Amino acid sequence: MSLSDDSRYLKGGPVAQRIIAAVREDAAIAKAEGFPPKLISITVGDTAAVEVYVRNQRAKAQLAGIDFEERRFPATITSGELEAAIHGLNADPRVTGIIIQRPVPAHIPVRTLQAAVHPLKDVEGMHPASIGNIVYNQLDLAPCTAAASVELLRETGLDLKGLEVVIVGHSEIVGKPIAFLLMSEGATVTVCHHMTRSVAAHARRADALFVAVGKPRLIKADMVKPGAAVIDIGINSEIGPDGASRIVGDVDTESVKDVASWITPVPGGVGPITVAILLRNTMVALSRQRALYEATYGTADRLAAE
Ligand SMILES: NC(=O)C1=CN([C@@H]2O[C@H](COP(=O)(O)OP(=O)(O)OC[C@H]3O[C@@H](n4cnc5c(N)ncnc54)[C@H](OP(=O)(O)O)[C@@H]3O)[C@@H](O)[C@H]2O)C=CC1
Ligand SMILES: Nc1nc(=O)c2c([nH]1)NC[C@@H]1CN(c3ccc(C(=O)N[C@@H](CCC(=O)O)C(=O)O)cc3)C=[N+]21
Repeated sequence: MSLSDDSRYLKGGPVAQRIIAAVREDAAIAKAEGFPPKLISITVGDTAAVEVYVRNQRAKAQLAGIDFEERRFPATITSGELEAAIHGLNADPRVTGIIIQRPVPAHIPVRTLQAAVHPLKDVEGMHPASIGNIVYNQLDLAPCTAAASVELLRETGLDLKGLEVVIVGHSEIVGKPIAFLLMSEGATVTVCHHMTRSVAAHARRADALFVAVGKPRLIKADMVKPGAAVIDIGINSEIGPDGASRIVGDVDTESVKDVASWITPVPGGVGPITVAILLRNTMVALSRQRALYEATYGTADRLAAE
């Protein structure tokens, strides 16, 4: 059976298209009202998964009518220089949102960079002040991949209340926020990482298994409960049998698809929704900035000033 007509595959494309269509409408209105949305991506050094992400950000931002600009910095840059660049973007009223692509080189503390982004421009919800919101169940601007992964799980129609969920990987940008989002939906959540004694033993109990590690084929068929939903978040670049470079996830999809009831393909699963949610978050950030602007200056004053 081909991928396109196999209902076991949870495809991200249609969900992403719906989100982008709504963003496009919002962006057109905001632009007409004098608030054009603009997203800035900051990349430090070279990482294959980042290249893929930024390429798709640019393409989908264009489709949605959001200005997109990439700022690339060499891996040798200092943390201070990057913070200065971020402060410049914070102060620029034309910039709506700033995303710092991860990973950054080891000598740069990523948390310092994330804390340097003004919370109103923090389109990934990764500022220490923003990430706390998901602990309080305030979910309108959640980290994009975590939100995308949960969105795909919803597509299964499974009842999230009481669902046994296992997450493999506990990074602050993916694994941990997924755990918080699903706890707030009533799921029972187990989080595994490199010190977990038996990832397989936990994974086999899961009704829904989320994997975000960055290791191709880490999850094999014997680690998956029959009938489970498997959400593969990994984006790994490898050379395929034909010698060409290709993207694969963290799950051995070929074998796992015969055990699981649902599985996300890579590419074509979580990735496209992540991009769409980043654009949606940019519009959320814009509306917060507008609300502040209008509370400060008043709508009439702004129109009169034009
Ligand atoms: N599809 C999408 O939209 C996105 C995809 N990604 C992809 O997801 C993957 C993970 O990304 P990210 O979370 O940023 O990566 P990190 O490297 O920050 O985190 C990886 C996590 O995996 C854990 N881990 C490492 N080895 C094992 C193991 N053998 N068993 C169990 N857990 C392990 C680590 O635990 P510990 O810290 O304890 O070592 C860590 O928590 C990458 O492939 C990335 O490209 C990322 C973001 C978005
Ligand atoms: N601060 C930060 N936030 C991130 O969310 C983040 C990051 N840094 N660093 C890199 C990883 C990786 N990542 C991807 C998201 C979407 C696709 C994507 O669009 N994938 C498509 C297209 C694949 C293709 O074009 O070949 C797909 O899976 O179908 C890929 C990779 C986000 N990440």
